[in-house]
Amino acid sequence: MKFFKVPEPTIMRLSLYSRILEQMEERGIPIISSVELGDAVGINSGVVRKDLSMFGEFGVRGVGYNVRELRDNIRKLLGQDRNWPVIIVGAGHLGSSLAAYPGFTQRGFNIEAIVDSDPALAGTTIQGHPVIDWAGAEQLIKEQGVRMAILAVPPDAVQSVAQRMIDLGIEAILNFSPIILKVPAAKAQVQNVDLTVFFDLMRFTSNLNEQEGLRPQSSSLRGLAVR
Ligand SMILES: NC(=O)c1ccc[n+]([C@@H]2O[C@H](COP(=O)([O-])OP(=O)(O)OC[C@H]3O[C@@H](n4cnc5c(N)ncnc54)[C@H](O)[C@@H]3O)[C@@H](O)[C@H]2O)c1
Repeated sequence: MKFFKVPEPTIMRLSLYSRILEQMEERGIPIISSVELGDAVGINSGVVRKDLSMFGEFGVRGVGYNVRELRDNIRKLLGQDRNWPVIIVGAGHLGSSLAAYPGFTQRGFNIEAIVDSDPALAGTTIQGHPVIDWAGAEQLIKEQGVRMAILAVPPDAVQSVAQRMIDLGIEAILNFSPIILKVPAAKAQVQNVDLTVFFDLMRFTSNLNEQEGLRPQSSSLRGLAVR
């Protein structure tokens, strides 16, 4: 299928386009050009056109893209037109904060529950989300058809937790622990999130600019634009 060949940076930019298009729609803007969309995201209009051309003939040359139509198409491509059940593992500092964030639900990711091995936590709720034990997790994953998990457990537990989740049928893992998980790609996809990497990136750039007497530059999207 064509979608298997879509590069990751393109998919990440589609997510950004969808947000911009939502904002445009809220402001009642019916048409947007690739230049305007590129400017809003901070990338070249050529990249926008190339990204969108991978999925069909959106837009009219010299006119632009119909905001609602493009937003609907991107929503379908990204699966944003339906809700995805998600389970969090680890009801500690990070897991609790993530569970409390309403933005996930707004974007169609429903936090069904938080799994924690601490018996003192199981049976409690965090912002209305139940904290459950592993037996409860097994049942919930099967009953709700959960395919995505967020791991917010200590580094020494994360590899075995990931394996346990995969054994229960989880296909996609968002890993917050500072460990690069070893998971067969055929079993599950893994995305690692480590904020210190971004701090290092900023520190490196500031360091370099200081040495070269340059002013700090900032563009969180530069990486996406050049990859
Ligand atoms: N990616 C980032 O930028 C970032 C930022 C902060 C923390 N972290 C990482 O997130 C993880 C969690 O950090 P925290 O501060 O919330 O830790 P924490 O100690 O507050 O919480 C960890 C929770 O995991 C639970 N747990 C441990 N083993 C478990 C298992 N086998 N099954 C189920 N639950 C289990 C514990 O009972 C605890 O409630 C750590 O790996 C930390 O390094 C990453």
